[in-house]
Amino acid sequence: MTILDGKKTSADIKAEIAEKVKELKAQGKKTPHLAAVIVGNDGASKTYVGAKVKACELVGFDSTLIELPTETTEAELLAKIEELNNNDAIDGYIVQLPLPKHIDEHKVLLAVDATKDVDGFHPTNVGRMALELPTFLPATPYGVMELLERYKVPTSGKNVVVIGRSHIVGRPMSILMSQKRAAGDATVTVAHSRTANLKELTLKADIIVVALGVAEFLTGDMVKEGVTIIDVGITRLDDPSKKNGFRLAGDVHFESVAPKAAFITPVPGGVGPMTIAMLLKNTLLAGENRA
Ligand SMILES: Nc1nc(=O)c2c([nH]1)NC[C@@H]1CN(c3ccc(C(=O)N[C@@H](CCC(=O)O)C(=O)O)cc3)C=[N+]21
Repeated sequence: MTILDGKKTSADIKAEIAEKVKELKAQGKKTPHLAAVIVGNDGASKTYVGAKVKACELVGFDSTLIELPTETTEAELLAKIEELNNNDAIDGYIVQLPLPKHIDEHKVLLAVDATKDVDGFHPTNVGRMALELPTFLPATPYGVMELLERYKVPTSGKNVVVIGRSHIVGRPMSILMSQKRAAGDATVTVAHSRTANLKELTLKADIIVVALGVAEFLTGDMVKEGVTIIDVGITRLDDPSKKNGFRLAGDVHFESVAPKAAFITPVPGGVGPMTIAMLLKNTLLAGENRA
């Protein structure tokens, strides 16, 4: 059993990016600049955005964190987005999701300039991804592809089951893995809450990507020997024995699944850190495209 070490792989990628930034600086060129907008004060969201800003500092990017109160109106957020679109210093930016319920997420994502959309969530970029045109790939699926590629996990002709059909993980994951590309060429099934007999599917799967947000959902009895497991879930479970009061759980019941797996991502230290590394990669690309 091989652990797909996202923490180490993301550190490798960040070192590669830091090297590129050094070259840019030596040539007197502009440093990539990422901005992140967060509305409200959800604890987990704040942790993730904080980690993104810290990663920028590590690789030598400029970064701007824009924190807006929960009561921010949709119009106010759209005005801030317009400002970022027009700000020449900003190469790319993200609007952290989820947004408060009174704000229309689709409207916000549509307002983001597609050339600065380093999350890859704008419909234009989703379309470009589906058509295999150059674009910003959404960071989490991109990170999974990169992890599979760097560990040389065989995907060509393999049966993949993606559990979850979200716009930011499950759906793009299924598109990318079915494409003719590195870590692609797979035969992909998308499973979801209406799927009949999920276990029948997962027992036949060579690779399972679990992205539904239910802690420890996938158990050992649902997988075959030699399976590859990608755990995208990350849930905070109350744990009074921990100093912060919670522990992180993935969508995979690691103890029962890992002994049967050929490759498996841990939580934490798997897909999460890869997401951040790929966001940086997209920001580097955004800077190159603008220069
Ligand atoms: N516009 C937008 N873009 C996103 O990319 C986005 C988002 N909204 N909303 C929330 C999700 C979630 N997400 C994570 C990023 C890093 C970790 C990460 O680094 N996790 C660490 C643990 C971090 C911890 O201690 O909680 C790990 O898995 O090892 C997790 C989750 C990005 N997201």
